[in-house]
Amino acid sequence: MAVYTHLSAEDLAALIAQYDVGELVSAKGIAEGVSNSNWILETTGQDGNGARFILTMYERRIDLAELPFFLDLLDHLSSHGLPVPHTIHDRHGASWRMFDQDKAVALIEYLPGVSVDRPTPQQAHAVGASLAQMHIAALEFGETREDKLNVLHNLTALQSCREELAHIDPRLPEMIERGQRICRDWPTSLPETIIHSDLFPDNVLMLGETVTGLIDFYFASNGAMAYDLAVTHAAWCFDRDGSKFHADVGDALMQGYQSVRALEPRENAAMPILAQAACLRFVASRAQDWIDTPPDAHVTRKDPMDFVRRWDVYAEMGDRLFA
Ligand SMILES: Nc1ncnc2c1ncn2[C@@H]1O[C@H](COP(=O)(O)OP(=O)(O)OP(=O)(O)O)[C@@H](O)[C@H]1O
Ligand SMILES: N[C@@H](CCO)C(=O)O
Repeated sequence: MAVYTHLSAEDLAALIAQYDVGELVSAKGIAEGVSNSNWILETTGQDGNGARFILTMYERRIDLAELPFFLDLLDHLSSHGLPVPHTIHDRHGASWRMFDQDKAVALIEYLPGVSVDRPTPQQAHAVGASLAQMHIAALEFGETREDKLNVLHNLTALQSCREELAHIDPRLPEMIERGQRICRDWPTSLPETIIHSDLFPDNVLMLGETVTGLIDFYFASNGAMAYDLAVTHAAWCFDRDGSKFHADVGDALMQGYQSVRALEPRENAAMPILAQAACLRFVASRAQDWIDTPPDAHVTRKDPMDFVRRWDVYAEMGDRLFA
């Protein structure tokens, strides 16, 4: 579920009246996503021909002081031709506003498309190309944000739940030692930009083989471009539970990326370790969420073992996968 706050028809109409988008026609809560509340809104539109928007209410995990960074990034990437939703500014020119004094909301362009469950090589190629285009466009973004989920943070997060890990799965505690090796071998001075850091299939909208939307930039930060590619590789090129690697999808993703931006030799060489660091990132956050979320909560817990299986593949075959 992903509507945590009830908004009445009157609340929504009053909110929409702050924007120059016509009058509210309908509002539907969106079930996908776990961090924020999202609604699809339909209005009469500025010209009376109807328009559609996403209304996001920021519920947790987002520090309000960082909201301008995320929303400015959407506008920057959109203005550079990327399929990224731009923000709709209110009548005072603001890209976000407070609702009921304690929740921030933003109105965002609605983009068409659906998230794919089992990507084809052609779709992975398109996503790789879009990621590289995003990296290049983000080089000119004037704002910065530190990567709070860096490799050391992720290792420390995993270590902090050391006692509970074996209760989730007997293999999980071994990942601490693996994580220590990743930290030790972490490559420094790779080319950086603003990276998405979470470009999973559910954060990409597609129509056929065309990318129509890159969404959910709320983990974006400064970081190594090749690390973002490694996260995307881990997210796109396996079955959901990590049990099967799809080499054709992986090759297509890498080719798609490099059709726009060639990796430097030092980035190529770093891919196996970066892919393992991506696995550490999601093993750690999923293990923490698993422990923090009661089994009877109305949220499906994501299994950290899905990324232990991926990690096994990268640890054993990394050099060959990215050759
Ligand atoms: N600009 C958009 N255009 C069309 N649909 C969108 C847009 N933004 C979000 N959505 C829809 O809303 C859903 C939830 O959005 P999003 O992933 O940003 O939510 P979230 O709660 O922040 O997610 P997460 O749990 O991944 O952090 C998406 O899966 C997509 O279906
Ligand atoms: N995409 C992440 C959730 C956001 O950190 C996961 O699947 O674990």
